[in-house]
Amino acid sequence: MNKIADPSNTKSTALSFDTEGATPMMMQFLEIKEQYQDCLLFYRMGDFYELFFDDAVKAAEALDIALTKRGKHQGTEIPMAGVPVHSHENYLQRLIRKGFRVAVCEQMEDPAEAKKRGAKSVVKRGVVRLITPGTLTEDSLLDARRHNYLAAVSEIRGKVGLAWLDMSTGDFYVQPSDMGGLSAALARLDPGELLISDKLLNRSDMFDIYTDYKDVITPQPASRFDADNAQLRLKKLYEVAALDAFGGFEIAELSAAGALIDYVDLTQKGQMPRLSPPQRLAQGAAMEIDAATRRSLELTQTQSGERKGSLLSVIDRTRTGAGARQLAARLSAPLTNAGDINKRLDLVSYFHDRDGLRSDLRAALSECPDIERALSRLSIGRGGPRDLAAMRDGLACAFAIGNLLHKPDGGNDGLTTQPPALADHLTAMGHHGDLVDLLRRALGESLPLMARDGGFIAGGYHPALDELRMLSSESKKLIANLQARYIEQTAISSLKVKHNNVLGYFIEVPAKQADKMMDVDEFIHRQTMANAVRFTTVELSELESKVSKAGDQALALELELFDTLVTGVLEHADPIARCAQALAGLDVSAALAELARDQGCVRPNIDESLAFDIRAGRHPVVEAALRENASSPFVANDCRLEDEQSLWLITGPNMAGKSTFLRQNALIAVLAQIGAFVPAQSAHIGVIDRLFSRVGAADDLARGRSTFMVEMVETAAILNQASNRSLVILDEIGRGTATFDGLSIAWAVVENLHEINKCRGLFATHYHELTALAAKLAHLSCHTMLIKEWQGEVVFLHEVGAGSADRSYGIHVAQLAGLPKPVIKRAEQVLKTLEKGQQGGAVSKLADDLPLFAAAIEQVKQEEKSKTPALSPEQQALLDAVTEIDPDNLTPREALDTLYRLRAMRD
Ligand SMILES: Nc1ncnc2c1ncn2[C@@H]1O[C@H](COP(=O)(O)OP(=O)(O)OP(=O)(O)O)[C@@H](O)[C@H]1O
Repeated sequence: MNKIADPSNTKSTALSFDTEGATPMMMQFLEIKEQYQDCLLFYRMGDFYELFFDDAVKAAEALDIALTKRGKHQGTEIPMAGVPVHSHENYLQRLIRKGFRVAVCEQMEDPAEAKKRGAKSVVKRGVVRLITPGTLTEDSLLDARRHNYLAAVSEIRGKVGLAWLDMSTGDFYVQPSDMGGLSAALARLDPGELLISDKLLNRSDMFDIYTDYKDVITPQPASRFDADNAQLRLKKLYEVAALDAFGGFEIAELSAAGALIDYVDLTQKGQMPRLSPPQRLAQGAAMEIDAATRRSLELTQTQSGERKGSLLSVIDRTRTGAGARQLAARLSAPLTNAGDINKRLDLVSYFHDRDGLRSDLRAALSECPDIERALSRLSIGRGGPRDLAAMRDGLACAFAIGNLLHKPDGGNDGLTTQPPALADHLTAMGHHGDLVDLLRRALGESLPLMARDGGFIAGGYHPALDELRMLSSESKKLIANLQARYIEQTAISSLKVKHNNVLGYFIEVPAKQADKMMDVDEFIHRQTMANAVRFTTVELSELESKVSKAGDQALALELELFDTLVTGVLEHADPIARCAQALAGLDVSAALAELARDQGCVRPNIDESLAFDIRAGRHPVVEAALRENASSPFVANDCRLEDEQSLWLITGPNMAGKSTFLRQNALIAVLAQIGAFVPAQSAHIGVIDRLFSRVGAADDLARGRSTFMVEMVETAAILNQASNRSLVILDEIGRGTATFDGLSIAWAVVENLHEINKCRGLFATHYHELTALAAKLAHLSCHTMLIKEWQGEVVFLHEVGAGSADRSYGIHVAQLAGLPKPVIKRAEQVLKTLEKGQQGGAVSKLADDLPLFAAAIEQVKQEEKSKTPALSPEQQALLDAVTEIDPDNLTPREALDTLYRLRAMRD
């Protein structure tokens, strides 16, 4: 956990550093550092950001850069590390990834200004920005395909409010919540940084919720969550007299939103980025999926935290960063309103049925830069000419896409009107032709990253700039001409007019020839080097000053023009943001249509019923993996959770595909409710409000919980929260404890799901005894994974059939996995004894029987022996002859004869 001090709170307190004897510069450093103790202080010195003391040690280690020293403080050398300004973003990226926060301290005046105050004056410096994980805007610090949320949680009078924003795109949301739902909401957002008041953080009932986020929590003083202040801040930011226009927010939501704005203000030093007015996500608007379920379903990342191998990685066909971000956000929050889901599905269908249109659209989207992030950078004064170019190209793309989508299309679904979602997107894209024209005229060909590097305004855009540039280039030409004239004049053919940053323009001649010029008044000596001597002339100096004056003026004018262009863009910030959102929405819909075409997915039928009827469903990730490895094809399976069979009890051997089947149905539900086509032959789903999946578990060391405890905590959450609209997926509940305890718990859980929760559910188990429940529970039906036994081998068919399995074939799987043969043998014996019944007795008998494990080893040896190949008749005769010998009753002569006889038999 990190803490960012509020400079305004600490200014008056005494310095915690001992500053006695510090140089003026070190004094300044220590004073600034005092205010940002929890950040690494990037202290600007010319072309470098320097770090001192502990900051230097930490940064040198984290970045693997040299740790040097700079002067002494109170008799001890000061550790120092530095990074060049021009490449500091690379270093920042690595530091932020490693969990550091950075305060960027700039020189606030020209060093020449400082000198005017006295030779020993220190250049004024100030922190211009705090870089924290949740407040990034630079492309180099962000993942283009992921949102980076800064979130805040507040609790007022028992009500919980959650607010989150993405500074790099301007998205801003609030949501009412409660302690139960908070964990699921945070799991959905997966925030890059989470703000919580000190008070709330110390509450013991919050401990469990925050454990997963402890690395990203930034505690804040409770005063930042003051609801009255929050209202004032919001009103000021959006320049409104009342917040009603944004919808009715609860006080806890307002407080969380206010804390966010305050924090952005603090970290950006008053430079507020463009933030859309906060939108409210109503409670229940998104399918609730808790953290454990998200982990087990691997929606956006695998259990090991990687994108590859997740559902998102398999379904993502988007062409733009904004599209990828929107798809990930949709996948994290499937909808629960059938109307909204169908609206999205209509658009996917529309593109699905129009191959030509879809392919043209996707080709156009590929050209579309990330205008959302460019806009955000421009709004916070961190944009450059390339962000203006992104705006020009992105808006031009939007125009081309608008034309494409307005054209009559070749769809075969008989639709004469466009689906409403398409019409919405087209409206939101708006018309930005004038801005595009302006930017086309204004921007030149090659653009620097930073405006201060100049040279980005196109020729012909501004006459005064053209004039200054001409002046500068003409003077440069005149300077070039001077070289020829001076060569002629001095007869030194190797004379050159050169330029460097210290001397500016100068004349350089080899040292041997310099004497010729020393006596000529026109040439003024500047510098003597080992091999060369440098001169200047009045004419050269005059021309140089013209060049530099014109250059300075041109740059100043360019910067002015840049600001005007940025202002012009920001005047349209909201429509541009809407346009960017619409482009992202089109990208997602076309990408899902592409996926459906690729993978043979169908449009699900979504309504308000309690249906769950999947025909020939497939697991998208396992199917993709099987395809990639060119192994056997995926076997599709039906799943019908309705009426007399809303709860399925699934038994079957290990490795038969139970977990795959369970997960695939959960994933199909998620895909359907984000408005995607699903991998099945048909699917009818009545909207699911909450999805629970407990498939496998590991222990949770952070919370001090054993595997079984984790399993029980998660099961408790399901039984306490699942409604008749929920879908519950449970795999092998109770396996982490003694057999009878496990069986009893599993038994009672099935009864609870059936009688109390009344949800749709899939329950996989190896406790075959549970199948007896089917006779008692009206809506429970038994299903099993089919296998074939063939020549003593088990063949997994991966097919789900009616009925129940009589055994688990666990030992068979253990054998496949390579357990030592004696262990397999012994396990078979144990299994036989247990299967004879009276298990309690059998188990205690086993304990007395332990030496028998040695017998199992002997038995395996014997079997190995008996497997030795049969002897040939000759070998057998030889063996028999040897066996017949009775050495004690042989005379030496007979013994020798026997030896000769045996030898002869061998020949
Ligand atoms: N429908 C299917 N079609 C083809 N292959 C499948 C199918 N389902 C599962 N498999 C393959 O079988 C493997 C094992 O599946 P899974 O983990 O679902 O088995 P399980 O019954 O849950 O096993 P256990 O009880 O040991 O946990 C998968 O990794 C996959 O390769």
